[in-house]
Amino acid sequence: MIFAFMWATTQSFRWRPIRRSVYPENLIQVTRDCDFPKLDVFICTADPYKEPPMGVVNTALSVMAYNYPSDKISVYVSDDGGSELTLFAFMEAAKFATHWLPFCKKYKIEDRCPAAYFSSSHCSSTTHAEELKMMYETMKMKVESIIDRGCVGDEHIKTDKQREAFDRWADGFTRQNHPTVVQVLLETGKDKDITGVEMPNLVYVSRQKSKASHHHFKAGALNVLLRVSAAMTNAPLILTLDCDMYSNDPNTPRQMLCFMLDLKMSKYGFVQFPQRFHGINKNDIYGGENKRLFQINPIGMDGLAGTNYVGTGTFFRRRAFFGGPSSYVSAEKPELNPNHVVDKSIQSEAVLEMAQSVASCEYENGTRWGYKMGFRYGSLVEDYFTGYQLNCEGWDSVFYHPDRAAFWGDIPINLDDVLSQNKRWCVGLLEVAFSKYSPIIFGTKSRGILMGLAYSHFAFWGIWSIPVTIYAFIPQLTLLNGVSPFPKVRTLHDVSGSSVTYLNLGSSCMYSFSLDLTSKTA
Ligand SMILES: O=c1ccn([C@@H]2O[C@H](COP(=O)(O)OP(=O)(O)O[C@H]3O[C@H](CO)[C@@H](O)[C@H](O)[C@H]3O)[C@@H](O)[C@H]2O)c(=O)[nH]1
Ligand SMILES: [Mn+2]
Repeated sequence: MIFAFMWATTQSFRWRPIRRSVYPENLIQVTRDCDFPKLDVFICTADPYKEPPMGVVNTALSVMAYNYPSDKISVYVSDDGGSELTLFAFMEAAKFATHWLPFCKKYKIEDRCPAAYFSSSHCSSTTHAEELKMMYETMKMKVESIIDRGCVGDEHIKTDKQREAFDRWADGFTRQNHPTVVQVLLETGKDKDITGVEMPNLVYVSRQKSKASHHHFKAGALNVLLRVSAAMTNAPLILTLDCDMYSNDPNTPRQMLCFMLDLKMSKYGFVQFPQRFHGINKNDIYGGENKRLFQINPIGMDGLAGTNYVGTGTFFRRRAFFGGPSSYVSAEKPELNPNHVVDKSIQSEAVLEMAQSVASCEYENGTRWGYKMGFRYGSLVEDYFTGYQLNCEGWDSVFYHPDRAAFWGDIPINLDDVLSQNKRWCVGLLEVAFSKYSPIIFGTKSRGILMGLAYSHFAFWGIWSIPVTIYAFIPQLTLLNGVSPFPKVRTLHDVSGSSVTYLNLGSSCMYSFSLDLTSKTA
């Protein structure tokens, strides 16, 4: 039964797979660089010890240096770890960025993540590059020494603004219980790089936490960033990135614009780039690359009504978080709506006050955030659930897989982490499978049978464990007990009947399952 169900749902991915190409050099025929839409980038981090701040800083620097007008980019960092160490790392990064951005642009560097560039074979050995490398290493040592110490010492606090920021980490400030911290580290229009060009906005946000209210994990953090960014810049396009990923191609936003600026594609809510990973262990023994999940199945869904959202490397239209293309859901405050134009400085009192208030833990009570608006609550896999809901509301989506990886990320490489990640995914997916939004009924009704089946394939992914466990133990048990694992063949009718079907479906499904495990060589 399970094999038959999984086999049937897989067929939807094979129905109409498509591969897309883009020609960013033709964008000039539609718009000029100075008219590009603004882009808000959301980077999530949750623990300074598991996700080292230097890694988060590298993620941010790689997107701040995008080949895109700097004054159109705003980077918002959500720190659910509520750590002064992460804030300190970003204060240092803001200074380094004023050297790094012009360097990348001058020499047309492709690896705009400093850690990746300095350790690569294309790292230049000119004096300028050596200077930058030295600057980066000094920053890294400084940040790492602070992390070893566990706090920011007085000798590192140079200005009143910094003093005011770090004073918030007073007694009683813990990760689970603290007030909102919103710190503007760079402001477009005020801060310039060393060649006099505008810097992007860079804002550190640690939302209020209290043991008394539910924080809804990453979905909660992203909804806070949706509101804080609406109060500050309200860009029509949003990129969500995990801190364990960095940009590998400065031209990614231009590739995305080829879809988002196409008037025929106004119903497209998001553009998903594949999750690709480096540092996978030899032979990828845990199937961590997840090629079928992140690269093969999405091209099948793209040919139907759109791919699923995988949590990172995704460009959204802000409008997609406010109801379907033809059923607008308005926010409770007009300033948070996607059409609101921000005409004040991001450091003005009114804007900062608004940002503080929308990041408080009580703010969402009685509102539609997480249910009808923004990233959706109710599943541990907020990415799958959010993308699915947007698709059901009528948004289509695009999967674009360029030759040069748009982003590189990390994936668990030891058994413990792999098991806990897979368990979290399975539970989150089954939460959707057995909810009133179950893709088999709700999804099919909203987006047709093929999309319903595709989403069901993911939602019911956890039930694989049943045949996999049986296949793992039955042969040994039958061998030890001296019985055959297969039904006895008595007549020709039996052979052509159920047992062959069972074996065929079983082997076909086990074959596709093993594809995941051998995806590196497949
Ligand atoms: O309370 C939380 C928990 C997590 N995160 C961030 O969420 C991201 C993803 O978490 P991670 O522990 O790396 O989960 P993974 O299993 O590696 O992530 C995959 O699965 C998640 C859940 O489906 C998606 O959100 C991710 O984008 C996707 O890469 C990280 O940047 C975290 O910092 C928060 O901001 N707040
Ligand atoms: Mn991750």
